Amino acid sequence: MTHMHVAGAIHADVSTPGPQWLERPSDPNKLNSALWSKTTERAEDGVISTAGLRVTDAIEQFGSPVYLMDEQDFRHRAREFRDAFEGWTVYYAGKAFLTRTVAHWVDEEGLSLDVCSAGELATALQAGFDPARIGMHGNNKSVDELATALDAGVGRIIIDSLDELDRIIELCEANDWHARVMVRVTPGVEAHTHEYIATAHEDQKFGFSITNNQAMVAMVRCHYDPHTTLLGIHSHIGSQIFDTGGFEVAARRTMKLLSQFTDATGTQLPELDLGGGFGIAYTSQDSPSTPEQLAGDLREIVAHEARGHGMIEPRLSIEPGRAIVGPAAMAVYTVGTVKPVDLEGGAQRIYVSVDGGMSDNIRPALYAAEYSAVLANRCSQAETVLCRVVGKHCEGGDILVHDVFLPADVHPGDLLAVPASGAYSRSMASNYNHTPRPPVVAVNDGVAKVLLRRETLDDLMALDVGE
Ligand SMILES: Cc1ncc(COP(=O)(O)O)c(C=O)c1O
Ligand SMILES: N[C@@H](CCCC[NH3+])C(=O)O
Repeated sequence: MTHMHVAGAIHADVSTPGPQWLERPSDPNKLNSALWSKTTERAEDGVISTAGLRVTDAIEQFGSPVYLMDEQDFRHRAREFRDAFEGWTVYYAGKAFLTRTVAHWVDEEGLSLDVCSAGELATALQAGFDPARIGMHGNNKSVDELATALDAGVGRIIIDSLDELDRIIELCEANDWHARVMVRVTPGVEAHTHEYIATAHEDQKFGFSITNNQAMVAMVRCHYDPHTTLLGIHSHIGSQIFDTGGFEVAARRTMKLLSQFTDATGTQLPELDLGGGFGIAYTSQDSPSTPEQLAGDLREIVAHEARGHGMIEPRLSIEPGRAIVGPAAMAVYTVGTVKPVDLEGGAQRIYVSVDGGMSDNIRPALYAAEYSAVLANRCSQAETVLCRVVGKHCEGGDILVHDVFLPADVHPGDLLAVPASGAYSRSMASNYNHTPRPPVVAVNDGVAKVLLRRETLDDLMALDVGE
């Protein structure tokens, strides 16, 4: 393949073929609407904007890199879940991304909130989120975390071990508290996602196994203990899942467990939580279901199982995180270097280094997650070349986008935007290489509001209290 020689940066006349699914875009300036927030568009002068804020202005005002979050997009997706799952309770999974402002959006759109740490709980409580609509997760909640949750009166604690149950009972006894609990079970599903984010097979850390009877043991203890009210059971099969078959198996096994519990105790538990995990589009190869499709499928499965077991349908809940916040934000980076590297067979790979990387998005390094990127500050009529977008960290695996076609004239100073960066990017960000984490700026109708400010070197040095 040949392409233009440009500005001394790229001298490749052969680029690597890339993965099979990756198509050379017929027009690299056109945004694939499936990947971007609803108000993201490219102006005639080539600059991309979200909710009216141009990325060039955003970088000038807030620095680079920056996450830009489309508030209306977030709210719209939250409402879509709420409406599609009417009659169910939708818990927004705060681990995907949570700030006090986000907690307000969740509240205003009528969703409940799933938190899984003291930090997420504090954020929700400081935002004034109704504790009764908070569910507390975690496979190793500390005594302090449990005490804070119980004292605040959270609506439910999702129990993950008998040790945790012991701690809850002790705390309730000592403080005259009462705990509303669910038992997290492992339905033994092999979800089709990366091994690290699949959570329903037997050999992993979350939940009580159904097959070895641990789930039933925990449920019976919670049911009969005077300090706890057992609301039902919880199952989360994993994250970034497209195939509803996994949820179907989970629903079948959890409904069977509920029915067995009724046989054993004479009580039908009122609730079943099927967790989150609904996949989103990061690249053109992903085609997620809509909330309506998911709701339709899940309703049908649960109704079918209830009929089969002669049960009343339990109250249902879900916990989407990524599917609400993921598509709402893009990450914007500045290109620092462009470098062709020769590969075997005469091919070349173009390495485009940006001013962020694995510290603001660990997902490619951790899960081999695929992303895409576009030139964000201008249009280009140059031919496209296959590039790899890499970060600035001292790590060979510091890759943000493994394979993407970018215009061959991409050069230092250009801006690249990475869509679908709202979930698990900032929330999993680190200070690796003493890198301050970028800010998250919400945009609504042209008005920008900083949700999380940029960290500074002073923030980092403040932690270093030694000599
Ligand atoms: C218990 C639980 N609920 C909900 C979620 C949210 O998942 P997702 O963001 O994929 O919807 C997770 C994360 O995987 C989880 O562990
Ligand atoms: N952090 C994961 C999702 C799992 C998180 C919750 N169990 C990701 O980025 O895909």
